[in-house]
Amino acid sequence: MQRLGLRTVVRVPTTAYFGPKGTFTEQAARALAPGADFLPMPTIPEAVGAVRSGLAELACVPIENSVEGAVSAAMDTLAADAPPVVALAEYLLPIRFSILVRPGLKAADVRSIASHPHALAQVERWIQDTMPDAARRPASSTAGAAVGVQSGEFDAAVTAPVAASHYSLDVLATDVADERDAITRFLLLARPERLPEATGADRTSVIVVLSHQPGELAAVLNEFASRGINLTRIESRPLRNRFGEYRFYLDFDGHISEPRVADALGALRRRSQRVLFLGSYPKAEGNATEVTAPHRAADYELSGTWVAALLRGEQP
Ligand SMILES: O=C(O)C(=O)C[C@]1(C(=O)O)C=C[C@@H](O)C=C1
Repeated sequence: MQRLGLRTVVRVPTTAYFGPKGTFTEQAARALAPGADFLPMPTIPEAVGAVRSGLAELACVPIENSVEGAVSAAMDTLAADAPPVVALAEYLLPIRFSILVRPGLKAADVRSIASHPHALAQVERWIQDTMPDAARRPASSTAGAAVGVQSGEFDAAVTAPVAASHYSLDVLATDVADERDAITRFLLLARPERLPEATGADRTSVIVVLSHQPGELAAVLNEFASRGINLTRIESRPLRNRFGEYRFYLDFDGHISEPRVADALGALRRRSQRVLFLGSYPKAEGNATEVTAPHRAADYELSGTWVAALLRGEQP
């Protein structure tokens, strides 16, 4: 908060998001950072880059979809050799699409249908049933496809429902989804100077590069298992410049301020010099993480006190 004479000015954070206007990501950004100033960016790396460069305080990007899996542009950007960013929050958005067309066009007239490749893949059955001969065209995002329809590049776009209010196009169909329960997960990113407080229902994300030694991945996974930590996601992506080498993305229950989590992260760091901390933040599902003996903070405190006493020459 900044005081200017008699007026009190509350600075709202600028939140970059994967745009243009009317993407699912904009919807997620508005839910994650209500009241922010929103800044649409044409690509996922540019949205994250806005935070890295200081142009924005926050950035919202999609990270995974229940049908199409990881959003590789986001995964690679998070791991890029660039100023680090961490997640402050996540959001789960149920995905149902609208089909927007140039005014007056009927399904039978559609020769080309465009969208983000993840979106096209989620409505392929519907396209087969409704306009099987339409050419499928990739676009930068769902709203990017709507812009392409407006400019005459494509006949139809697979979009988020909110896109209908941003572009002067006809709505040919709504509530379109081959998988009725599809969900996309989004992250709200910031520079690492702030860490959300533990809520008891948190997730931590890291990226780790492992050496090619037998059992190395199993040993890393065991660092979590032996501390009673539930892994919620593991993905690998190639290192881009070194064929046959991979980085692993791990999401797990817990917050870095909890001893068992800090202990597991320390063990990971002892195994690999290349561990990138991507944040500890509240889980979208909100379900509290159950921690049982001997992994509770109290168990660590007890064992720490015991060792300290032994070091003092006592036998407690
Ligand atoms: O293009 C958009 O509207 C996006 O926000 C991207 C994205 C994705 O990357 O998966 C988000 C949700 C849908 O699954 C389809 C596309």
